[in-house]
Amino acid sequence: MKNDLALRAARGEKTERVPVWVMRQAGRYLPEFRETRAEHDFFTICRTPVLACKVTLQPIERFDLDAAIIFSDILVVPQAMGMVVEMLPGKGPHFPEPLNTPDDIGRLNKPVNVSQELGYVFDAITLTRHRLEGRVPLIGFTGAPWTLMSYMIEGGGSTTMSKAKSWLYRYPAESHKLLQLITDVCIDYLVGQMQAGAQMLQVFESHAGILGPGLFAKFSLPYIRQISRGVKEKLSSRKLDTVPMIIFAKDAHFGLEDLSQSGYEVVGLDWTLRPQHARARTGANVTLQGNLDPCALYAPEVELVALVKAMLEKFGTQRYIANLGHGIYPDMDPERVKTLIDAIHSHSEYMNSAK
Ligand SMILES: O=C(O)CCc1c2[nH]c(c1CC(=O)O)Cc1[nH]c(c(CC(=O)O)c1CCC(=O)O)Cc1[nH]c(c(CC(=O)O)c1CCC(=O)O)Cc1[nH]c(c(CCC(=O)O)c1CC(=O)O)C2
Repeated sequence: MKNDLALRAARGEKTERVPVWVMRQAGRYLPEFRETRAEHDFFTICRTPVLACKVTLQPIERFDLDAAIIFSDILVVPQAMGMVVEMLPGKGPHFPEPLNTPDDIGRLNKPVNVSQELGYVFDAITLTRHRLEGRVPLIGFTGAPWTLMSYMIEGGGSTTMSKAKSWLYRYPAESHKLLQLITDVCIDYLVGQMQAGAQMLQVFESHAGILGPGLFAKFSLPYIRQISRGVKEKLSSRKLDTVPMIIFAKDAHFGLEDLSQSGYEVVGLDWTLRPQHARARTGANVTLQGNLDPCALYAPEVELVALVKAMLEKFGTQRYIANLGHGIYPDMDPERVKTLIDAIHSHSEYMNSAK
């Protein structure tokens, strides 16, 4: 491994500079991705290991990033469970037949043969590990159960998630049943990704905030915990070393203490949290990841550098992986991403040398 900074930061080991990667670092803001995307539809890229590998490596070739993340999407899990998901240009994900009532749970594949349904992701990971040749670690990922359940019921994006949330109030037992089915798939999926070569795993609970503290405690956190425990148990029963895991529960400021004790080495933060408060609330035994407002990439270059320095001063240089507080947007300038990465590296080296 030529650059294991991100893994060392995740494990709480000393780092001479702060590692950085960017959520959605492979994607539409890069002209080379748009070229590939003009020739192939989104899920074809995900399902074709040479294409997924190619776009995963695009940002690594362009920037001095400290990790790669396999090109895929959280919605491949509902597909594996038997649901049809389309990616509509300009509109995003669309499920032509969402789950309308708990009876529809019967339509889902049970049990899911994860290596058969998602083997293409494992193949893409193995190929990408080879092509990376140890330059940087490769991150695998999954959506968390509540976020996936909300897409399966809403059938696409939603600002209120009122259909999915109505299940939690009207059909709590059936909601737990669905969340458990998704959790079982997520565990096998993450174990498979790790066996295929993923060196770190991120769980995206992107729709945590809309739940509020009460529903989060009942319908999100228990499954997030089950996933970290389940993955680690399966790996140790197969005599495999575990890899660091990252939990990113967006807008779940109310759950920060619980998340820091949920069995993940790293807690990802969105930009609405103050770094010093997050440190104080999570303690010394977890690594924090984040949390620059993605829209800071629209700022003039000098302003962006100032924001990066302020962020580093607040997080400190240890037990820290720099990232945006959510994914990069398609209209952002790749040059600003270079500025971001270089500023993180140079300012954190300066901070370490000044000690
Ligand atoms: O609009 C949204 O962000 C949510 C809907 C959406 C999803 N996939 C999608 C779209 C349409 C779109 O991006 O336009 C569809 C999607 N997924 C992705 C892309 C590529 C890109 O952003 O240009 C795209 C655009 C598809 C296209 O080319 O038309 C790839 C993707 N999804 C994801 C990731 C993992 C990551 O963020 O790093 C990654 C990138 C991996 C990499 O860099 O190699 C994960 C993902 N997908 C998704 C979500 C839920 C987000 C939410 O609901 O808040 C999440 C998790 C999250 O970002 O919090 C769902």
